[in-house]
Amino acid sequence: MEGFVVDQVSKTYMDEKQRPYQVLHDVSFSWSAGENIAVLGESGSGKSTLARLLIGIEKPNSGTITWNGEDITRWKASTWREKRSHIQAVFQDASGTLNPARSVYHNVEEALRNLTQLDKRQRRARIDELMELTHMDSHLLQIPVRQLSGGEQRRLSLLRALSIHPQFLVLDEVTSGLDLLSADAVLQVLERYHEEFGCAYLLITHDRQTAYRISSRILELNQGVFVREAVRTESK
Ligand SMILES: Nc1ncnc2c1ncn2[C@@H]1O[C@H](COP(=O)(O)OP(=O)(O)OP(=O)(O)O)[C@@H](O)[C@H]1O
Repeated sequence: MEGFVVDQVSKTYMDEKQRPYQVLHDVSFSWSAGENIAVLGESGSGKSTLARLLIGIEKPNSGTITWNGEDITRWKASTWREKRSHIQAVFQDASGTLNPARSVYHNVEEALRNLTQLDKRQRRARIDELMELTHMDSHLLQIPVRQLSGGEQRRLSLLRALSIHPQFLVLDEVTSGLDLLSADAVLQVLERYHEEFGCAYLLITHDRQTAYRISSRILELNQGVFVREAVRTESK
């Protein structure tokens, strides 16, 4: 199958007293190319942990995760670097993925230089288009990332991930904390990129409305266990 298959995955952390604390319990699901799915759940239900497992930042204690049939838990850092043009993620806290001292333009262009074949002019055009689509003012391009607001940084890291045209994009609470207009602009860009480039999203959210707007399948996580799967049947 083209895409992810998560099979019986469990994840345990140690708490501050070094006692094991199981966050995910035998989680199984698939996520195919071109498919948008959402993971809904209360705070602390294990959503971000799941996101980190999917992009290889962490490894499960048991179970398997495959992508196009390959066991991703065995990929080395160099393999992950190669796959970054296909698999991207945007986290709620964007600060870890952006270089705060460099300009907005530099941050996005660097990703395009490393992960695409675009020439300088094409990179500029792609960045300009995404700035407009995500309602980011073009004067922001020249300022250092550390001067952006939290919401702007979040939109910037989304813009950077989308600019690569990844096949799979994990989105961890990308609209939370944004005002309604900005959140709507972000969702519109996601819809457009899905239609135009077939990007598949795994949207992590606690907001049911956002989940239903973007995704055809909704998986509900409760204390680390998938409790329900809903399929959206109505047309958009
Ligand atoms: N590295 C870690 N070490 C120890 N405990 C952790 C670690 N990461 C997460 N946890 C704990 O695992 C649980 C699940 O966290 P996770 O961030 O996956 O939940 P979430 O559903 O994404 O929550 P939120 O919606 O609040 O972001 C929480 O109780 C959290 O404190």
